[in-house]
Amino acid sequence: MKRPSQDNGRALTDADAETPSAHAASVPGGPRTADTDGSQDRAPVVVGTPGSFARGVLDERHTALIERVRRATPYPPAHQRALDALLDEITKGSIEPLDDAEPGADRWRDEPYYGQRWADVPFLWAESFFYRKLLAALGHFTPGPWLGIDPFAPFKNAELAGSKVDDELSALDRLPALPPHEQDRTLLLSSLWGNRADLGFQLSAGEGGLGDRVQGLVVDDSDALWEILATEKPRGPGGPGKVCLVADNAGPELLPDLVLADHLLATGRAASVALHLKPYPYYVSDATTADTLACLDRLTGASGRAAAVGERLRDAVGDGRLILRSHPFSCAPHPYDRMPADLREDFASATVTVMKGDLNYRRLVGDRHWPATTPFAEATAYFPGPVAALRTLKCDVVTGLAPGTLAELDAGAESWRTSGTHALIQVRS
Ligand SMILES: O=P(O)(O)OC[C@@]1(O)O[C@H](CO)[C@@H](O)[C@@H]1O
Repeated sequence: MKRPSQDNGRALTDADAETPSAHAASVPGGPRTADTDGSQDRAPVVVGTPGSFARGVLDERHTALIERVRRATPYPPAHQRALDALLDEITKGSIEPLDDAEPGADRWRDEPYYGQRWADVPFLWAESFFYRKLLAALGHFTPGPWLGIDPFAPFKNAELAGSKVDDELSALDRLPALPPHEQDRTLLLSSLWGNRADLGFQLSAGEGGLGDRVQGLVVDDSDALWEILATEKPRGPGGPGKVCLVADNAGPELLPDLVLADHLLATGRAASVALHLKPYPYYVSDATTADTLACLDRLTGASGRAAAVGERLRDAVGDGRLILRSHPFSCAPHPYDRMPADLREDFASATVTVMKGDLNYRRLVGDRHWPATTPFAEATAYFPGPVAALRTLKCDVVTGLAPGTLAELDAGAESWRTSGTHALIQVRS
């Protein structure tokens, strides 16, 4: 079922999704904390260098995505022409601003990259603006019949409806048979590997049962994460606090994220979970409120324990323990070190902020070519409050590897950074 992009029940307009605060604190060319110490030399910002992963995304994935979107939904001629124009722009042209008539175009007016080649500007910015232009081409923010229609809904709906999801959800029935610490580990790893677009609930007792999912971990700070969340640890006056969970993809990744959120609430690790979603469709699979509601429907429509979890999550939304957020900065073309004050405050007041997925990792560490052994704490020193990253590696950017681990990875398959075969759980307390 397609739900228009919505936030609290009303269709989002671009004005909602790109309030000045979303960009005011992220004015390009503005003060970059990370650059003032000369880190540009030590950790250059990722751009579309020939032969790089980023260049492959810009030249191949984006062009292929336009054709996938075109085939998935019967768009009218005007939208088809707009897609043709976007395809020309990203393959032959330079970066053009949004049309003046596009809702919210004024908030992109002062960006500094127009007239440049897509491959020459920060990769994070180029990708982000590509998705914004794709939505513009399809009238996502334009009042009319296509307002709020998610161009990626066909892909997301198909993933969620699949019988593989039924099999994975039924595996939840075996969770109570595991000892508590194994339940913790299984659900954390399921959320982690869900970023590789499989739910990972296939449970089995004991460490060895998780097979390559454990072997693929290049950093595992999970003990530190559970320590931050420990219920027996003396807490502040109010006991357990708020956990911010910054979601990534819908469907097969969001389901285990929601099950983990339920687990944190049910085991007293969190009094509330603030689930950060995207205010509009982004990066194909990124989760919106509509996708979250579809996942809750999928859970409650399943059998056994999955249905019970779904009902508990619905209740948690209703009584304010599961808080859905869709901050405009979640779709901003900048790293988190430019987040606006209200978002900074939300993270600062959390027991821990859990960042899911590759894109959030890139934004967290500034989308830079850090030396891979750079401490995660150094690359995230600006971040307010404790932060954890649960991410499968899908691009060149990585920090916090032990020298021995890096040597071993570099001695193996060249694609370890981008193939999704490896993952990390990193914590900065
Ligand atoms: O955040 P996710 O979903 O884990 O991964 C998103 C991502 O890997 O896909 C893009 C390439 O298609 C990358 O630029 C981006 O980081």
